[in-house]
Amino acid sequence: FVLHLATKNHRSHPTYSLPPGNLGIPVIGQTFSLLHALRTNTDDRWFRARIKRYGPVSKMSVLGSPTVLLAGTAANHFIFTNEDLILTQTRALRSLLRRSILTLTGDKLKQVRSALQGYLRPEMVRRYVGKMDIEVRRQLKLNWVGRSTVNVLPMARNLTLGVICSVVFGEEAATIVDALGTDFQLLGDAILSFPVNIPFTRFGKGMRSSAKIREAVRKFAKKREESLLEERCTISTTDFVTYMLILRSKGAHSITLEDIVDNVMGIIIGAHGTTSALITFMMRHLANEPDVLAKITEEQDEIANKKGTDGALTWEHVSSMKYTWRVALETLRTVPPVFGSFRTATKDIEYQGYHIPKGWKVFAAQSITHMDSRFFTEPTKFDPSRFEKRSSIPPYSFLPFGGGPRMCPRTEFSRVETMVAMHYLVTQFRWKLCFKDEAYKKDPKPTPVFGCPVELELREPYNDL
Ligand code: HEM
Repeated sequence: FVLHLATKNHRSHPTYSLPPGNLGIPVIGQTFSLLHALRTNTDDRWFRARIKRYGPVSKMSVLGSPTVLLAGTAANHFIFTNEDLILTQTRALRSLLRRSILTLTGDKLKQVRSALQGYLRPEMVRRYVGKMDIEVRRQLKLNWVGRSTVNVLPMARNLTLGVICSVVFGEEAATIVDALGTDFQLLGDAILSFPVNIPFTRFGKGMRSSAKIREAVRKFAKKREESLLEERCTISTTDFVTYMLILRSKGAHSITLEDIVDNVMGIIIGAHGTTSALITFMMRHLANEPDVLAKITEEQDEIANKKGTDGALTWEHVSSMKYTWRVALETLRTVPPVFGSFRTATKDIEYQGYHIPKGWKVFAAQSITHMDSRFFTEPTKFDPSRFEKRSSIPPYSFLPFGGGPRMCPRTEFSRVETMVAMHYLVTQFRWKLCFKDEAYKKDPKPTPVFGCPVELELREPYNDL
């Protein structure tokens, strides 16, 4: 019956054939096999084996949906620019984040994206450098200084949650982060789970945390709305919630208070899991690559000397961190925080002579090209110099932030945040991995199995943070 449903559209289009491959056992299909590959970090091998067997276009069934796997630069271009393929999140994410930027489509999506683009536009991000500097130093003093071992991933998550919340909630951020830090983590963990709401399952815990976070954000948003009505907030109030409420009062969008709450959650989830994975894996690479660490230290020490111990980092300092950003890009190439994404065909589509029926999912395995020797010579080698000449990287072969109209709207924010964090980590500390070859899984973000513990030392001479 499931196969009948899955192929019925195809029958009315006899000119094209469905892609090769198989849909496996009804409903289950290749779900467990793919999840297992992700959780053992063997997904690259898993995808390559399929591509070798069926070619770059093949059909499978994942999370209950018939799905076409597309791989390669042409496929990336096709997926990210095709208006008939709409971004689709897992059922779990749709239940956890409801009507947020990650799940909206059409006019509502346009309104939220344009508000977010305005709120985090480059000149605003420049203004946030000082805020980020304060939050990064606060976090390092609180969780790093004075410890001989640190688990990098959870600490990087605290740090990036602190940074995004300081921007989204303004001065009330610290209270919210302290109260809800664990809940944001449980919510993030539930994104790739089976959406059956049973207590103590990943999804069940994620739903409970989602409700708790939503309640706290709703309270915050209502307070801001009341202040605005009483004219106690001005246009200069910089938290995201107030910004959205002010835009609405000016008629710039028609997003309800409840939608603002869901979007705040969506932005925080979009922001903190990705950037914390980048910071964690940069630290891991630096521990294994002494030459890269020496070069990055030279760059950052020079900036520290210019800045002096009391001053905060400025936009000009961040802009001069050229080598550090190349190390970040090479980290994003080798360990992309987002390995792929789902789209849904809103009508029958043809690609390279194959038929993709309306309603089917398309899986964009966009990061497969990152490890393809046709685009990156010696792809397993960690070599930041590849990014010295960005023009030498073929189009659609390097897509850590996605592409097209749904591309990550805040790459600049994550660049500045990562540069500020790396400045203080590199100038203040030295670290050694407790497990040199610690395995990691994709859950769905890359996650070292022990959280990347390191032995930490303060550098000499130590500058107070
Ligand atoms: C290293 C850091 C980051 C990486 C690698 C990353 C990567 C991505 C990718 C791959 C997408 C999806 C594109 C698609 O499937 O078409 C995305 C979407 C998104 N990202 Fe990021 N991101 C990062 C940081 C951030 C930050 C700091 C923010 C917010 C301040 C953010 C907010 C979002 C939002 C809201 C979306 C959804 C956009 C939409 O659906 O229209 N991301 N990101």
